[in-house]
Amino acid sequence: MNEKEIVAEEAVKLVEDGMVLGIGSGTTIAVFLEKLGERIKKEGLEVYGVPSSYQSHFLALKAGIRIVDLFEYSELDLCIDGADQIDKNLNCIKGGGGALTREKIVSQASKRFIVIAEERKFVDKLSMPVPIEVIPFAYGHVVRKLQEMGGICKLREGSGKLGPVISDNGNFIIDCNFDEIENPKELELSLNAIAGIVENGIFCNVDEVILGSKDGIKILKR
Ligand SMILES: O=C(CO)[C@H](O)[C@H](O)COP(=O)(O)O
Repeated sequence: MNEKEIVAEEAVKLVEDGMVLGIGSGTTIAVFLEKLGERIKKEGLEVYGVPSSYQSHFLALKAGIRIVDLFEYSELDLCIDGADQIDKNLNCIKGGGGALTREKIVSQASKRFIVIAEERKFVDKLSMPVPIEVIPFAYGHVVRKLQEMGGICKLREGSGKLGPVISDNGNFIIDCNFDEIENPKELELSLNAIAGIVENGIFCNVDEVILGSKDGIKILKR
């Protein structure tokens, strides 16, 4: 098994019959959903889920998860998601797949939030560019404010489409480099105070991280 499969398998064990899940996005979550689908089929489990992207929506349907929403379930039992970088205090940078806003919503709506990732993503200090979802109307204003904060901005483009990547919410994604982030919580809050920013990819609400390497898993708890 590779590292994504190792952590996905561990996370699948945490799912119980009747649970309502917050479902993250990304390639690690794709493996998780595939393995959860196998369990659902084999054990006849009833699992409900709120997906955080169209990617995970399709995969969850395929896995036999019943898709529900936050109108019906305002509180979810468990959220499982991947991450791009994780520090020793379990703060994360997420949003490599551009799904950060809905990911943060389902993570905050959940009683327990668990991140699964390859151990190579574990770092001393968060330092990669922070994905930031921005309302297109506010783009120029937001870039100026981010530059005033010392950030170096790059509008996310490409992935088979000309021009900017458009999020599942119809917005732009800016990847903003702040180098090493000394105080993730403070930066998370300051970014969200800028009008036009919908959400940013700093997550300080993780309860547990399951890290996978070729030597096995490590579980880190807050
Ligand atoms: O935040 C995310 C998507 O917005 C993903 O969880 C993150 O990018 C990790 O992805 P992967 O499991 O493919 O490495």
